[in-house]
Amino acid sequence: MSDTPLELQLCHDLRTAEGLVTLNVELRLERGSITALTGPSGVGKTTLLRSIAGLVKPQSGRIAFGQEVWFDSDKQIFKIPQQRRVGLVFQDYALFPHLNVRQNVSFALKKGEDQGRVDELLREVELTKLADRRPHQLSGGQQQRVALARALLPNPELLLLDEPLSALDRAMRLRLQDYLLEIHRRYQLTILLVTHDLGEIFRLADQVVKMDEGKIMNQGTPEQVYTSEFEPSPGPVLYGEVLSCHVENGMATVQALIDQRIHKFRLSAAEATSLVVGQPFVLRYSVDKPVFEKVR
Ligand SMILES: Nc1ncnc2c1ncn2[C@@H]1O[C@H](COP(=O)(O)OP(=O)(O)OP(=O)(O)O)[C@@H](O)[C@H]1O
Repeated sequence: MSDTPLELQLCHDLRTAEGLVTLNVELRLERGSITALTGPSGVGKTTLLRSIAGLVKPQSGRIAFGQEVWFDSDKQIFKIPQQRRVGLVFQDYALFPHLNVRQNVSFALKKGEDQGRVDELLREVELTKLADRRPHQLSGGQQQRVALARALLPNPELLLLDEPLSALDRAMRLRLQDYLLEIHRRYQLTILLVTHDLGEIFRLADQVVKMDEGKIMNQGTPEQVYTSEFEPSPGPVLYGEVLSCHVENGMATVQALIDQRIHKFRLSAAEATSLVVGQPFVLRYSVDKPVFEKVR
């Protein structure tokens, strides 16, 4: 397998409620990386994913993954979705309601193909015991794991995830993020993930791509894109989420998400004991010293 990345450049007119907006994007995803794609509603994120998967044919451009050219408007190349090594998971899971878990996962299996891969994937997402259930008998998180297993069945090298965790509660989102990281590691996948959740971006992504009106506005590591150079100023109570907390020699370095920005704090380890990664907190200022409190 080569290490060359996914490279794309495409143009496509979007017919939005506000009129014509041209999706005009140039993007490179390093092999094995996780990229978060974010931006306001209607700016073309889903259309970009669907173009990569082969569900939309852009008006012009080129998409290549390694040595394989999936789309080239000049050379009139357009590979259908089944010829691209892509798995796609939608926000609403898109499971077949009349099929059970096993049947949903094995849907794309060709006749005579080995069921062993289905068993492996069911084990991987811990659904073996629920294999006979229908989607309506599953929780949102379980349904999402079925959708993930189904997307992984054809052994994709690229996984496209369109807000896969947004409908889940916080605890389930954190668990599913761990699954994604494990699956990413085990199958050495390249992942492009649409998400609006900064905690998720920080936990999962190597790279963030911010889009607006069909264009890429900003791109870089989560730290480059979101880290504020300024401490939040003493003032009203602030709500935040702990992204990471490292304790060394009695001091804690905390990275926290406050007001859509990442901030770093140095606290004594004792002051940081109430802070848990993934959990929200309240930040107050007592005189001019920040005090963190757990949200109950
Ligand atoms: N194949 C298509 N051709 C032209 N326009 C499209 C196509 N698919 C979607 N659109 C329009 O393009 C706009 C952008 O849609 P898209 O779903 O890509 O945005 P998005 O950034 O994913 O939004 P959201 O976050 O709300 O899902 C919408 O107004 C939609 O109606």
